Amino acid sequence: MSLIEVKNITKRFDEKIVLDNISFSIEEGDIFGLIGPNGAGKSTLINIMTGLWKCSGGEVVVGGYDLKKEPLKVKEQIGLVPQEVALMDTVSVYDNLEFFGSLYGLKRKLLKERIDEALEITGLMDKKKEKVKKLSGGMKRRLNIAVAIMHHPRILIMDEPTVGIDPQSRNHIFEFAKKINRENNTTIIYTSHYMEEVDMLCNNLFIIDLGKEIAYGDKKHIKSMVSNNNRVILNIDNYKGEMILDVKSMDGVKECNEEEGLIKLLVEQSTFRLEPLLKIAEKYNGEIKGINFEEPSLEEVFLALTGKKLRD
Ligand SMILES: Nc1ncnc2c1ncn2[C@@H]1O[C@H](COP(=O)(O)OP(=O)(O)OP(=O)(O)O)[C@@H](O)[C@H]1O
Repeated sequence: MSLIEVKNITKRFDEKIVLDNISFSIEEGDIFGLIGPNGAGKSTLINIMTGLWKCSGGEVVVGGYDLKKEPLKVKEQIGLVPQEVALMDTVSVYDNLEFFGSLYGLKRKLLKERIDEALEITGLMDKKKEKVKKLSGGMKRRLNIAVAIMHHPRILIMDEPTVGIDPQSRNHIFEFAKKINRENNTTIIYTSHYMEEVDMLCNNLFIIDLGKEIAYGDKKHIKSMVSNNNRVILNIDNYKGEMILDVKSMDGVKECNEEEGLIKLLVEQSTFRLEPLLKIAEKYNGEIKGINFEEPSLEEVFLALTGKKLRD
C-alpha cells in the first residue's frame, strides 16, 4: 500500500466543480510535485488532504488511516507549510517556535532540541531573537517551514513555498527540501506553478488544470508521452564546416544549428543514436569538449497537453 492514497476526490462550491474526480498515490520517501496554473485547484486539494476542508466525494488514506474515520492519526503524520505565512508577528522567532512546538505537545528538553534543530536546518539560527515582523518575506517562509517540521512529520506538504521571495531564500528552501528528504526520508508534496522548480525537485508529478487531471506519474514517463524530442548540445572545437551537413543528414536529427560556439541538435529520442554523431565528429577532426542532453521542460509538456502556457 502507498503512503498516501487520494481516491476520486471531488469538491464543489455550490454548483462549481473545483476538483473533479482526482486520484493518485504517493510512495514513502518520494518528492511529489503537484503542479498547475493559478486557480487549478492545488490549494483546495491540499486543504482536503490535510483535513482542513471536507470534500464533496472521495477519500484520502494516509499511512493506512482513513482521513474521515481517524483524522488525528492522519494529521499527526503531516507537516503543512501553508501558502499564507501564519506566524505571530510581534514576538521573536524563538518564541514562535516555542509556542507552536508546545501545540504539538513538545516539552522542555525535547522542545528545546527541536527548536534548535529547526533553526539550524532552515538557516535561521542567527535570527532567533529577531521579531518576526522584522524578517524578510523569505525568512518568514523559512520560519513557517521550521514550524511545520518540529514534530518530525513523515510527510511535509509545501504549498507554493517560493512565491514572492528572494533568490537566496528560494535556494535555501530548495536545498532544505532535498536534505530533509534524503536524510530523514521525509515524503514531500511540493506544489508550485513554477514548472522549473518541480522539474528540478520532483520524481513523480500530478499536473492539474481547472480541477481536472492533465497528467500523472513518473516525470520522465510524462515527458516521453508528450514529446519524443530531446535536445543534444555538442561543445566541439576545430571541426570543419561541412560536418554540419553530415550531422543534419543523420537518422533521428530534426534540426541542427550552430549557436554561440555550440552545435545544438533537436533529435527524435527513439531513432537518434550517439555513436554515428561521434564518428562524424572524428571524421572532421572535431575535438569534443562536452555533450549535454536536455529533455523537454515541463512548461513544454504543459503547453503540449493543454494548448496553453502556464502563465497565460
Ligand atoms: N471558498 C471558496 N469558494 C468558492 N470558490 C473557491 C473557494 N476556494 C477556492 N475556490 C475556487 O477554487 C478554484 C481552485 O482554487 P485553488 O486556490 O485551489 O487553486 P490553486 O491551484 O491553489 O491556485 P493558486 O496557485 O492561485 O493558489 C478557483 O477557481 C477558486 O476560485
